[in-house]
Amino acid sequence: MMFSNQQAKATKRKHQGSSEAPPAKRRHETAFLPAKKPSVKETQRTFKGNTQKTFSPKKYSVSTGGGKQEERPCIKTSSLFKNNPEIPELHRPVVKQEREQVFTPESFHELGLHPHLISTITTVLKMSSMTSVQKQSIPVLLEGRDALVRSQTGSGKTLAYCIPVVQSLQALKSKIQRSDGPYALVLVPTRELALQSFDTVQKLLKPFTWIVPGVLMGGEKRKSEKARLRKGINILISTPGRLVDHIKSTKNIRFSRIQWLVLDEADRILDLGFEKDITVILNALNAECQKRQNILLSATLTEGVTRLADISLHNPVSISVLDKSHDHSNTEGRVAREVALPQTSNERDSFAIPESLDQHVTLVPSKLRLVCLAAFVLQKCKFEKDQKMIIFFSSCELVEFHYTLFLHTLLSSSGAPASRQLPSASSRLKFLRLHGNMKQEERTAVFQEFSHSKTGVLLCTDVAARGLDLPRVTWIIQYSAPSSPAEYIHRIGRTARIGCRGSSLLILAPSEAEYVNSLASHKINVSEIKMADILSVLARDDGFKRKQRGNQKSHALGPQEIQERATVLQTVFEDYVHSSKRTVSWAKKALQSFIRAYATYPRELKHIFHVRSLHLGHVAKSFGLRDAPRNLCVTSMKKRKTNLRRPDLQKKTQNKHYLTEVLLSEYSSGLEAGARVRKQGKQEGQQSVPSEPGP
Ligand SMILES: Nc1ncnc2c1ncn2[C@@H]1O[C@H](COP(=O)(O)OP(=O)(O)OP(=O)(O)O)[C@@H](O)[C@H]1O
Repeated sequence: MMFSNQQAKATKRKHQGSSEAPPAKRRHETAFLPAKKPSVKETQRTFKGNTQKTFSPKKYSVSTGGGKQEERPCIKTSSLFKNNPEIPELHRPVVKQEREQVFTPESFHELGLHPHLISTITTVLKMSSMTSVQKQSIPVLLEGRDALVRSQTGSGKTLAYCIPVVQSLQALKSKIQRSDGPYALVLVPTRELALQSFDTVQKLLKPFTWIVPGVLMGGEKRKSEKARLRKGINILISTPGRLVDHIKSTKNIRFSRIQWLVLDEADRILDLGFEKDITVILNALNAECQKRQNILLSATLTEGVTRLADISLHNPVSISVLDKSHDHSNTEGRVAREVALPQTSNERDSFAIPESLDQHVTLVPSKLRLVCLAAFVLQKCKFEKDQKMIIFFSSCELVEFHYTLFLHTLLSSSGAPASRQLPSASSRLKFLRLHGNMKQEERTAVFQEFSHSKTGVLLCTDVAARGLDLPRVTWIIQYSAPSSPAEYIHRIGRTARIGCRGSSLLILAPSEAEYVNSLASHKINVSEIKMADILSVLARDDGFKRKQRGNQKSHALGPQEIQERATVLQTVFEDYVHSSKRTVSWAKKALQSFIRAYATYPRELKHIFHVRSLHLGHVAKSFGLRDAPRNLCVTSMKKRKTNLRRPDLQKKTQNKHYLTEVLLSEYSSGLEAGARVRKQGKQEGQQSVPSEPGP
């Protein structure tokens, strides 16, 4: 849909009869989708207030790091603090969150494992007692049963399946030969997770050198993966797409000896539309081997997994740490019934969250989102010690935009590639980014760097939401709200792992406040941090101070001064964005990407996240744009020929098509990624972001 002048005029006409008619100046800032008559609430929200005032162009100075005064060009900066929608009182329902105990007092010695395996667990992995999920799952799996395993994020599910797999394979009477090919197949949704699981398996196999692990994850040349397959991999870890590619093209892959099939993050594997790939893989396995053990695991086993369980598990045990009534002595009949029957939606959709995780929400008007995010990053990572933060965005383009913007404005000259920085820019800050449009080598390097780093800010898409075990992460920021409670759980689950403390912050617009109730209905409790408290960090940094003229007395550090400092920060962003035509157009494309992603929230959340509720002019400010762009194309994807891999999804809406494309590009096997990215680049042209970290 284009925001044509005609539509803008029509919208204007609609409002001329209203006492809150938008001023002529803001004609192009009207709400999206003007076809629908705005409700009173929307009208107020979108058009509240009078003319969006601007500071009259004037020169002002900011102090530089060295105490020098630097004159900034005269630029009109719209008022950040005027004409914003009111921030509603959050009457959040307090719900009793589900809790799981992380550790048990029992040690691994009680499992009857091979002594070398126990000594590897205790000396190499340095673990002594079992976690709850390990205590419940390992004995069941060692008995030879299939299992559906659910326990909270960071509770040790990886070892819960790796230990039984290694124990059983090392004990096989006829010793495993490398050339035998795979005995165990582990499927995970992302390449980083594949690498991480491979690492764990490799460590456990230290004493059993004759068992060879291997990973297939795309990004590597298919030829060299083929060569490794030919030599033999006994425990094979792969993303589904990549494995399907090898099944179709490689003669060297045999499944006749497969004894274990593990689907980690099982619900995600389905979400991503990998169902067809899973069917291909299951058919290939079934054609060559009849008897094997199957395990599905996730912190959030949602409805879809019941379907997957039906086709992949045989008479499984359902293990949920949450479920206090779990009984190992389940009769086969009862267990089968537990898994096959859908649970009540309440049970199914209530997830345990680590007790050591403090969850917060803040309501921020669109205009102030960017400064608020930056202030929070500065507060934690500049003024506090040893903070490690992950910020989630809804698209690769948004990650690139914010990464580049922060790199050029918030870093000190030692680390920053450009000179237009904040006067108080900090060399203590380190920004990294991770998303599906990056080359695999870079993705792996970033993953490793952030993993080993004590501090830093990782900007990423949901490619990092699942399963990744990044040590010592202290804060999770959700700058784009997740599209499901399960995604919320997985994102925040990157912190507070295995009993450590962690915090999360969800940033919502005032119009999105109801999302807090939606979370509460899944027994997710968040407490509010006021936006003013986040912005108040600016008081600690005189780099944001406006120069006082003449005899003007300096303000006490009250709300007025904070607002001025926030405006200085916003102006730094706007200066950078408006430094060239290219940067302006780059910011517009990022805005467009935001709107597109916003349009893809599922139906059940549309009443909260609807493009109609967005104020284009205000949202534009959060991209450093001084004015709302005209003729913004938000649904061009409707006209695009979609190139979906899933015929079943083609019947669904165009927005879902776009979402699926985004997701597939995030999680693809890697073989087609280059082609897809190139193709998208061609089709979208304007959507591509500068490959250099700055225009
Ligand atoms: N028994 C244990 N004692 C101490 N640390 C453990 C134990 N088991 C696992 N860990 C550690 O806990 C961390 C989290 O484990 P893991 O990644 O398997 O969690 P998870 O349940 O799979 O999480 P997610 O749901 O996010 O995928 C890892 O660093 C792992 O090494």
